[in-house]
Amino acid sequence: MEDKKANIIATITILTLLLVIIAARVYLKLSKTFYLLAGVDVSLILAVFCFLAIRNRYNREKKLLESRYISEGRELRIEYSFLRKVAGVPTKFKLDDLEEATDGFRIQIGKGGSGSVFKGVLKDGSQVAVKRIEGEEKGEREFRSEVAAIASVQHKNLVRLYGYSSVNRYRFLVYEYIPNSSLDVWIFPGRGGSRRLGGCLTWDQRYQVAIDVAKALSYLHNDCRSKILHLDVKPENILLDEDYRAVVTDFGLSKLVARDESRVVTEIRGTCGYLAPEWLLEHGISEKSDVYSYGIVLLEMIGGRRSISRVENKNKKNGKKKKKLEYFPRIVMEKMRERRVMEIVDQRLIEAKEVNDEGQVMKLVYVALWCIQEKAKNRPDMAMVIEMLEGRVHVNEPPDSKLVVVDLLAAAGGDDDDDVDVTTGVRRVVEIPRLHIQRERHFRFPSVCSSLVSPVSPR
Ligand SMILES: Nc1ncnc2c1ncn2[C@@H]1O[C@H](COP(=O)(O)OP(=O)(O)OP(=O)(O)O)[C@@H](O)[C@H]1O
Repeated sequence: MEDKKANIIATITILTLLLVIIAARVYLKLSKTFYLLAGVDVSLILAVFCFLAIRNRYNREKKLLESRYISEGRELRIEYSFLRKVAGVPTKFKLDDLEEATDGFRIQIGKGGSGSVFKGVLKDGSQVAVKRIEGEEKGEREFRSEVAAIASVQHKNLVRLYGYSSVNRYRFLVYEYIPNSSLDVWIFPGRGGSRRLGGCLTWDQRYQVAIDVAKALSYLHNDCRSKILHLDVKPENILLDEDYRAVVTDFGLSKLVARDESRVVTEIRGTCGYLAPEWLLEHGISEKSDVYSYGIVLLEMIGGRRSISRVENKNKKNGKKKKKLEYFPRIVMEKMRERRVMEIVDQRLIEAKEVNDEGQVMKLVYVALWCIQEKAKNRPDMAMVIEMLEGRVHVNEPPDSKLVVVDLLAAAGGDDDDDVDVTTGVRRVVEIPRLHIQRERHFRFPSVCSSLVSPVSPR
């Protein structure tokens, strides 16, 4: 606009000058010198005029290019954020966005070892669970491993990480919201607590959850660019969606391992009751350590009880009550030896007459016992577990097994009753100073037909 004005002014000025010169020539009869000076003036004015014209043209083209870049940049940005969403690449959120989404961190939906989890809604309407990681050094480590592990994974049975935020000492992880809480409130009686959530999963739902979790772990172990060891498989870290299908979460303790690395040595991490014996007995851990924890979770789903629990015993002689630890896998083995498999099953399911297929119960128990074999190499991998659960291969009876009880309750804080979470009987540990290992006597199934250590045989 300003350029146009300048052009008009320049044109008017030149015309006026010309008119003035001609008028002067006619009326004042001026000399040749005057014409010479006037000519120079006009040339100068013409030069200015040309300069203005060229500058105008240059500005116009510059503006055109700029606006093209802006619109192309906007398109690129839209495309980029679309691709991020499609590819599941996590977004970096601002703290303000998260405060707004969670209404100032108002609705707490969970609390774990590394922080609290809040419900929220993003601007685009998607429901999210925002985990606020608390604690300095440990929190940072868990934050990094969680983002690194989960950012690259895409599986319907693994929780999706929408984004994260790291501002000063505040660290947040933003997940898709999974509405039916975690598996523990659906298999252990009285776990819903003040949240009044949970109930009793049916047998079929439990069996489906077993398959879902096996698929999630098999994907982590076999189908990602690096092998991902979860290292904290337990009911609290298995969420249930609106159809009670399992979604594995909490990668805070996970470890990325190169494909060609069969074992890794790392500090003890995990949760009491779910730790595989090789954490202490062998050199390093592997994906088979997840298989072990998975086996324990299977037994807990079958029995509707924790693998380690405290029971009160009355002394027959003096009538005094005494608390003692009960190890459910040992009870399961004894029941299997006596061929009383249905006595292992959650009594609520038996009372509701929900379990009719004893063969299926037997299969699930066998798979669980294969998974908790003392020696990691004797356990099946997760891909094989899926084959067994989906009935594509026959499951052999597990062989003789030394049952290694890693007495982590004692290790984590002594035998002091006050020091243990009596509702769960378990405690999360990341670093354990000393460990008590107790080897159970050999357990022998009634009809071990083969010395071959293999969980399956061709159908
Ligand atoms: N995406 C989610 N959707 C709904 N609820 C969730 C979600 N993530 C976590 N929760 C709830 O919060 C609880 C704690 O979450 P999480 O286990 O991830 O925390 P944590 O601090 O890492 O715990 P842990 O002690 O197992 O490490 C879960 O048991 C669950 O009830």
